[in-house]
Amino acid sequence: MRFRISSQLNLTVLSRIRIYKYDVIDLQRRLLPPTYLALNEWSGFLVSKIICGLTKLEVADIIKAQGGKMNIYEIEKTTGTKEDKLMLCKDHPNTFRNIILLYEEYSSATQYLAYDLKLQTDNENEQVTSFAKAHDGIEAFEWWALPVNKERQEIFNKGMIEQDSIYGKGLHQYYDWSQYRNATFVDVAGGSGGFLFQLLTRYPTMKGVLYDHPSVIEMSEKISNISTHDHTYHYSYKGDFFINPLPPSDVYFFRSILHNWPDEQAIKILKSILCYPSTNASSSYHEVPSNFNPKLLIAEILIDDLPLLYQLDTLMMCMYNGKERTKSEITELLIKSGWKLTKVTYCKGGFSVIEVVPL
Ligand SMILES: C[S@@+](CC[C@H](N)C(=O)[O-])C[C@H]1O[C@@H](n2cnc3c(N)ncnc32)[C@H](O)[C@@H]1O
Repeated sequence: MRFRISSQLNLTVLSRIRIYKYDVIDLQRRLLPPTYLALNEWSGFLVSKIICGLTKLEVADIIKAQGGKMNIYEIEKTTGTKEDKLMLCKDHPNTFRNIILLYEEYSSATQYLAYDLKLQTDNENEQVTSFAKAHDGIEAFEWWALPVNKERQEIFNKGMIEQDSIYGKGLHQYYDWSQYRNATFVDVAGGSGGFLFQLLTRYPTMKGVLYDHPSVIEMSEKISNISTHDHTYHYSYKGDFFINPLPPSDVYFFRSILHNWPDEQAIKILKSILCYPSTNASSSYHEVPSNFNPKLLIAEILIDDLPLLYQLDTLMMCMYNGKERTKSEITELLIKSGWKLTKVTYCKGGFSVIEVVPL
């Protein structure tokens, strides 16, 4: 049965529905035999493989080209597949086919899951991730930056833009971005600028800065269909936040960044903002001047809101030694980095916007 839920439904009702949804899942878990549940969860990797395979075969596009009217036997004949249909067309405004295609990187990283689980408990100083173990010792972001992996990096960058399709447009709708309409706004590790571009289109007086690795910035014009020299962008900034100081700004924005890093590195990144860059653009950090009072906005999915986030948590562990965090874990990280949490806004769909100021 399908229910039509009004987009006007208030947030209290929505949070109740979320709670009941997890109760139903919990009930299912209690009623079904444990062997069935274990087998069902275990075979989850097959579902990902099938979905990824169908996306590669462009099954959704084939169905669409036929006017969306193909029965299962026609699909089977045209594509040579025997699986069910899938609505994942390349040109769909809410497509997330690139995230699905990332299955290759994600599944190769989980190859060393057992090693990684041990790493978390036995040897916390060991930095090599499960992903690096599967890729000749090269960490994920470095691996994507290799010229030979340009195609894979494009898939990753497009996939990050597709986060809006997965989590809905809640982040855009349920947070008041207009308060920054006249501010300088650095999207730290903003990928190909998909989020920033939409923000600047809504608020053209905002001075947007896109900061990311050089190879990602170079790809951004192609992927986001925009020019970084457009009036919408103030400028783009190529760098590594562990080495190159972030440009001075009123607001720093991090979306889906902290979960890519273990606590130690996450603290380094957060601390780096409070070190003002030198005027001659050298790579050395300077003490923050007393009048520097930036605001930090962190968009993450909190485990408090989505208790079933364990798949993503496991994935972050295997890919980057990262993790999904609760609100109190993020609060603790912030205090250790010289910041103080002031407000959290839950945006329907998944993301929360955490507002932070210097301690
Ligand atoms: C999970 S993606 C998030 C992208 C974007 N914030 C978004 O939500 O669409 C992580 C981003 O961090 C960038 N990144 C990773 N390590 C970095 C570093 N050392 N310095 C700057 N950017 C980095 C990657 O290139 C990538 O674009």
